[in-house]
Amino acid sequence: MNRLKNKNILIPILLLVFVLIIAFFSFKNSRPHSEIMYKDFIEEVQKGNVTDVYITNREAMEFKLKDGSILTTENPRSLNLKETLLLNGVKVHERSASSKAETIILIIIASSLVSALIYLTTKNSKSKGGAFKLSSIEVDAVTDTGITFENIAGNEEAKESIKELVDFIKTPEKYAKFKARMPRGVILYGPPGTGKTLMAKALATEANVPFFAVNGSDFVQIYVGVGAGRIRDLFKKAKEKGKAVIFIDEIDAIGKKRSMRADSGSDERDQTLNALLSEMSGFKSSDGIVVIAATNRLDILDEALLRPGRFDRHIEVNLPDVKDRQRILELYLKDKPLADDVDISKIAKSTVYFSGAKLENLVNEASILAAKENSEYITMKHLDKALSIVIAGAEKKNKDVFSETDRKITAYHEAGHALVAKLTNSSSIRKITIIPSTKGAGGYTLTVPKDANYQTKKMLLDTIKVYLAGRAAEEVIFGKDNITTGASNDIQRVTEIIISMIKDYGMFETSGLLSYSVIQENSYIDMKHIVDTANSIVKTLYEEVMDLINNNLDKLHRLANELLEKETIYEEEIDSILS
Ligand SMILES: Nc1ncnc2c1ncn2[C@@H]1O[C@H](COP(=O)(O)OP(=O)(O)OP(=O)(O)O)[C@@H](O)[C@H]1O
Ligand SMILES: [Zn+2]
Repeated sequence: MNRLKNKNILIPILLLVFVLIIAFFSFKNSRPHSEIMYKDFIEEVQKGNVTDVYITNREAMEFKLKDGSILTTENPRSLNLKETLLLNGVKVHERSASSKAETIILIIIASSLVSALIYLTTKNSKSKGGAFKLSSIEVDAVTDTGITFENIAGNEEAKESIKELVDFIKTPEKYAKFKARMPRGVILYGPPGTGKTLMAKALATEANVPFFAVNGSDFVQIYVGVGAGRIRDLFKKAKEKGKAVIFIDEIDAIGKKRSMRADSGSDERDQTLNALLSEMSGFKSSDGIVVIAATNRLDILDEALLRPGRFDRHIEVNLPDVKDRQRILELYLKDKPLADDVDISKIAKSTVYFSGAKLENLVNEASILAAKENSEYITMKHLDKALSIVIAGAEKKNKDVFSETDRKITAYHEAGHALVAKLTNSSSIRKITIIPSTKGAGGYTLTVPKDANYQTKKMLLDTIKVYLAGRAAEEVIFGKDNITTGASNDIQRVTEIIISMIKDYGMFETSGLLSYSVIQENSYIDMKHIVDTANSIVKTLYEEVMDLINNNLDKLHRLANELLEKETIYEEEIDSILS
């Protein structure tokens, strides 16, 4: 008894001491230094006024001037900043956010604190609302992110979808009057650095509401219930503000499909996900709260998240095509001194598969190069050199490197789909692109089947032909031995359609008017017959497609070349090429 009592007193005291020490350290670390613009910083570097730079992975970095004063500036987190500095005779200190000794002490303190807290919370777990709340989350509303739709170039389709929400947040009553069900949750999906965060920020700015930003991984905790508590906390804070935009980056951290998780039985994740779902159904459409989640992949998310009333609006944010890349480059070069020789469209053409973030980085590198040379303008030479730097950085990571051959294959493959779709007049094509999307590795052709209640046999056969046409175009142009894996999804769809036509729709004389699915349920049947039939039909169709393409080669070339040039082409352009 005596021992326990002692502990009870000891822990709060220890805790107090720890808190004081931590407070001391954080005060010490957060002592504010005055901040200057990055471009002024570079100027100082060039003038030789900067002696030391402390690079961390934080947003701001500190540097020391000749006179010993310490200032901070934006950390560009750029790959070659260190080299630039070294070349200018600056001492570069790389350190994690704080110095080693401080870090170690902090870790020791933090772990003792955590153990103490666990001890206390487990002790208090029965009595709700103990003095210590592990569950609160550090998130503050930002009232003005400073980002508007003006700051986002390209991606017009995604921008339009987001803009629709502005009015809804501003005047939810208007929609409530008609009992219109407006989205509570929107998922933005697409490759990294394509402006998903920017879109969410712009929405908050335009709707003039506070912006809450969290990361999915903030909610993944070792202790059961903590993640869920943090979710409730976040929504509570948002509701206190009235209207709000809540942005959850990397939603996959909490919302991944069960089957795809390493810890498939984790209660913690389920609780967190359930808390999110119930909070989302907890506010009314008229509250004017919109939750925007971002992910690089939509297909790995749990279906529970995507159901109506939850994240039921899905907006794709893609890598920019050549026109959009030009717009993004123009945006970032707008306020900089540019030499006359700078040809933005040329840079746009040579930055295939670059994300907006990478383009921004490219412009920044060029600015640094220009500044380093004390040049009056950014010239084409600076941009070319910056391009090699950024590409070299990407090659190191062994990603995003594009080859001309790949582009050409993709262009002909997609042109094949489009050509046959038009020639068979089976579906209309919204657009074709050779920019990879989250839907597939290569490009894609967005076809829309003609409206009809029933699919006729001819329609289905034509659809198969359109799917086969990608592969057929590859074969016609590059030869039998150079066909690629790019057709694997197409072949899957072809197989599904043809098998249903034989097994379920009774559309071929050789297989008759029987449902093989029903037969299969009741007895053993020989699948070989079905497969043989399917095979011979598809073979005939493929030959027809090859003929179709060979007879329209000029059109195929024209489509492919237009694609190589513009990367994305829309229906009207396709029609005018083919007419
Ligand atoms: N369309 C764009 N227009 C202007 N700038 C862009 C665009 N896309 C990306 N950027 C630049 O890239 C930076 C990163 O973009 P953002 O954080 O919005 O990407 P994201 O899609 O949220 O990426 P992630 O998936 O890595 O979180 C932006 O701060 C901006 O400088
Ligand atoms: Zn294809």
